[in-house]
Amino acid sequence: MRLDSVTKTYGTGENAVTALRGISLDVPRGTFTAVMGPSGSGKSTFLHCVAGLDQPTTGHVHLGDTQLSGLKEAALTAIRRERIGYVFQAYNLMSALTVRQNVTLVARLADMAVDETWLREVLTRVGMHQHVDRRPNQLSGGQQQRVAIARALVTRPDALLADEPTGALDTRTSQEVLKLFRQIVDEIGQTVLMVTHDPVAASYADTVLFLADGQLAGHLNRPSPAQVAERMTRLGDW
Ligand SMILES: Nc1ncnc2c1ncn2[C@@H]1O[C@H](COP(=O)(O)OP(=O)(O)OP(=O)(O)O)[C@@H](O)[C@H]1O
Repeated sequence: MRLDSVTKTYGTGENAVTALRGISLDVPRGTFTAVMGPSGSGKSTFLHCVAGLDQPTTGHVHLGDTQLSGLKEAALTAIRRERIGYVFQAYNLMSALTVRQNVTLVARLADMAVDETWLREVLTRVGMHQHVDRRPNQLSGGQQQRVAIARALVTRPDALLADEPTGALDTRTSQEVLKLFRQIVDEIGQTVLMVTHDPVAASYADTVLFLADGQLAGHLNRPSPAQVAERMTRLGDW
């Protein structure tokens, strides 16, 4: 995944708000990257541009060999379904569907045949293979997030994007989910990009990127939570 001089301005004239100011970045395949920054620093805008949910005002986002900027909405929708997995803070599972149906729906929407062996492997990897017939309201928050991770993985996406994936979980469950992200990076080479406010969560990543006022304000490689917290303090008001 690559960003070349990405800027994003919302609105025009007096009402214009510039959320990203020239972000250039390479996210190597098979790595785990955390994105941190104070409130309003541009994290969500960054994630939306990478996900093809929003287009940069100038600059380009590349997913593998595909340049997202300039693509028509239908092509972007196909990329979002087939090549990007998204994990949300609130899990966003369909309450009327079982675990199995939640996971396979995404593949069906992407017009992909559901390979039973891969489906079983994905559900086993996230530890939910024994709960395939349950519905979300029969699962804990941590279990629901595991299903959401399986759903994001089932299409074998180029990138798994996670927006505050541990924001709704207690400390112990958060750590289990973060270990799971670490495992899918280390064991199946999945590229993961995660926005978080939590220094402990960020410490599971290979690289922690810091955004401030829409610009990259440095990075840390395999930092401890204390090193992340110290950098956060230097960057200002969180
Ligand atoms: N749709 C929009 N229209 C106008 N301004 C927007 C829009 N979305 C975001 N912004 C502005 O862009 C800037 C960056 O917002 P963004 O949501 O990307 O930051 P963030 O780091 O994700 O913040 P938070 O941690 O509070 O979620 C902010 O000034 C915000 O007010």
